Amino acid sequence: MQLKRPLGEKLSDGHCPAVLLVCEQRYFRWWLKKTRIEKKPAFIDLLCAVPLQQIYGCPLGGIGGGTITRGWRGEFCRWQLNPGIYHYETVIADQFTVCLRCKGQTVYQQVLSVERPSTLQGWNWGYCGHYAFYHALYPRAWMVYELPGQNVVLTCRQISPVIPHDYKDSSLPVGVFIWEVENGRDEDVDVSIMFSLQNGTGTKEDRSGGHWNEPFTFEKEGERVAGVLLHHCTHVNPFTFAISAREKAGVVVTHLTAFNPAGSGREVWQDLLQDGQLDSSDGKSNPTEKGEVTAAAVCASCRVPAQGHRTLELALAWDMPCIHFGSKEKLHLRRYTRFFGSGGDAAPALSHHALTHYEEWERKIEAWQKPILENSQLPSWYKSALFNELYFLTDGGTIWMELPPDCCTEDLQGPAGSGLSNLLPVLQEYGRFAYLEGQEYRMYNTYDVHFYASFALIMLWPKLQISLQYDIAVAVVNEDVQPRQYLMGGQTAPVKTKNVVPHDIGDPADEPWQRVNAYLIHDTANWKDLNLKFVLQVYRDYYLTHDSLYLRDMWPVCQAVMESELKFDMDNDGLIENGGFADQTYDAWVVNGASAYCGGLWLAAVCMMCKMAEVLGDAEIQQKYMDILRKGKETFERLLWNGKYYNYDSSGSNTSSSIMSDQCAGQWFLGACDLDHGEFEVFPKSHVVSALKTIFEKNVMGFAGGTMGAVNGMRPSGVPDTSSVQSNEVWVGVVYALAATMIQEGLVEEGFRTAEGCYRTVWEQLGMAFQTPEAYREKKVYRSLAYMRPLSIWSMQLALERRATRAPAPAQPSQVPLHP
Ligand SMILES: C[C@H](CCC(=O)O)[C@H]1CC[C@H]2[C@@H]3CC[C@@H]4C[C@H](O[C@@H]5O[C@H](CO)[C@@H](O)[C@H](O)[C@H]5O)CC[C@]4(C)[C@H]3CC[C@]12C
Repeated sequence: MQLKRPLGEKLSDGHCPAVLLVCEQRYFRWWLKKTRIEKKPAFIDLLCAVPLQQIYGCPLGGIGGGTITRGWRGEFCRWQLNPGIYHYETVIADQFTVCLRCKGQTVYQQVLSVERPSTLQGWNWGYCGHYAFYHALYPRAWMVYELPGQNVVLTCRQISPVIPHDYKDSSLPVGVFIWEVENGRDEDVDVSIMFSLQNGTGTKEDRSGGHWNEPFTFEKEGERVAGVLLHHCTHVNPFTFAISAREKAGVVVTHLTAFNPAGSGREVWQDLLQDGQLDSSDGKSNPTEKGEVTAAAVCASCRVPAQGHRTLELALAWDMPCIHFGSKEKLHLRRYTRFFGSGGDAAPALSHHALTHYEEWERKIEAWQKPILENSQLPSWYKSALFNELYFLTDGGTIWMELPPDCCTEDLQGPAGSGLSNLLPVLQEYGRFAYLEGQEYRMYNTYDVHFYASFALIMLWPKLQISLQYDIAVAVVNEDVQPRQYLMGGQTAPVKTKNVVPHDIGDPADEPWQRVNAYLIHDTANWKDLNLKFVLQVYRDYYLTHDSLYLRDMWPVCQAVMESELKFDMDNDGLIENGGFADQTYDAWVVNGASAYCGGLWLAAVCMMCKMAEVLGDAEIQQKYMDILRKGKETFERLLWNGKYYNYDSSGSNTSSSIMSDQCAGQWFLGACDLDHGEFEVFPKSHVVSALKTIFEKNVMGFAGGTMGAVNGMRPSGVPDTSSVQSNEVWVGVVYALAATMIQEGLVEEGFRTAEGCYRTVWEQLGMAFQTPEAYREKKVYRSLAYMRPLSIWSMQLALERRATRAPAPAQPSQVPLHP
């Protein structure tokens, strides 16, 4: 699971060349107005794409409190403290430095960084990378430093509190660094680890003036931590960093309240060099002047006996309790404030909690990961992919907020109201959760994509998935009649139509939840997949959680969106038709008439409507959907089945017979809910297996020698479908979902082979660790770094667990009354 760093060929961001060709006047005009006249950031900025840097490692922080990503070389380099807003900058002062002393003399002092920066030149930089090793298994990482010529080995364990089914510590904005020191010498060594940090995140605000630092200690239940608080006093979203270490017998913690990270840093270096400790003066630093930056350091020291071993425990916490999104209309409180308060003074308590609870976190993480890591039948790449792809749940611009204390149901539901009886209790207890479609596609909870990623949430933090679904349900029943022009077709239509699922819950640079549908490429009221994906998730969630209150609340919403969807069955043959534009998640790939993707999702959703109606004892609705299902199944087979697989669509166009890798998406969800056999069989087993085998032969093995996953669309002749900019892309999250479907259908080897191509391409060949993109092409092109969809890998795990246990369905169709 060690990350390798072959930097490979230069890649280009997939959308740029194509986009500048076509778009793209409409997009360009919109972009100019948005960024130059309104002076606001574009929700997708095709003209200023984030440059690819193959540097990232495991991020720090729990869920929804902001994240700080460290690179695999140890640098602090990707920042998301303002919710959903990314800033990519390596802050050079943010370092760990080691000092070794023998018999009262410093024998070695080294910044543990391979950099040779132009600032802090009084420090000893340029650690030789050959002596360091990086491993990541999210939410943990390990860095091993064999100090050259010293016979001392340092291992830093970096741990963030990301713990399945934990809704308290998982929300904390902290990370710990546990330094194990092994002394291979025949004499005692005094070892110090200094942690230095700039007051800020490397933006121009670091120089805006008024920032200041102060030392602190915090003691509770006989445990004491000490360090420095760095108060970052910006007008919007001010915060406090705390760097700290745990004091215990034999460990001395010292600090330096302030130093200039833009200078030579000589005074810091000498201070440490002298005695392996920092000066530890009392008192606050002066607030910075405009243009000035400041930094601080904490140092933990201990004596390590000859051939002995000791541990030094350090932490980073950040406290930004109250946040404004870009519009600054409303003040929101982060989830962790319910445990640590919202006064902006929680950093010492957070540090203390982290340093006194990390062992418990490690135990819990270990207990969760161990059965998978120790399963010798699973390949190593899969173990790495499964856990490391989870980074996006925290580092997807994620926010986890409290509801305002005085919030009532009406505030949440908007003018439409919806009778969601459990809405308020769920949101009050578990808060509000959102994550971005991608770090470059700045929309919260993009729903057509979340459909894929949602497996991670429902399996690991089911209450967050339930909470997210309530938010979507509220958005369904509300509308926003404001007209606007859509970029793809140029037509004008309302922002949000009633009784349809929104594309997304809004842009964090605006006011999410308040204003949904930041996406203005298409009017998604006419998309065919969104409503169906809601129904499929509702039943899947119920099946996995047995939460019948949730099912009951969602039932009217499912009926409403299915009623909207029924309008797309224009010829009343039981099957919806696509509209001749890219009216689904493949938003640049036109579909016309009946289609394997949307038609398959439709039949699966109709099947789940029958099942939910049965569970809820709603005979009338059950009958209605059973009739539709009977007709629709026949139509689907007649219009799309070609003897080997389901055609892309029924339009009879040149590419109608393309083989779509995602043609079994409906079956994927049915299988995950055990609704794929007996009376519930929607797609004939033999057809599903034949389609999957064809995809494996053509889209996987017939593409890039079987080494890059499955291309979205393949012509039966064996060449990729180039009819759209997305048909010849590979979508990593779709590939993991396809692999899960294969596993569900017993094509286990094929499933692993398929998924392995994506993992190896992204994490090994392209060097895109911790920034898995939405898409890549066979050669040199990728699109949308750090994307939501690949979290679908958790559906592979669900499929595997099912196979292993062959458990009967957890939720039997016991009757759940419609009204309590
Ligand atoms: C505006 C252009 C058309 C103008 C015209 O017709 O006159 C568009 C033509 C191609 C578009 C780009 C296609 C790729 C990206 C798609 C992305 O949408 C999000 O991505 C997911 C698919 O990867 C989708 O599932 C999700 O729901 C979407 O939020 C938006 C950016 C694109 C680069 C897109 C931009 C507009 C076009 C250039």
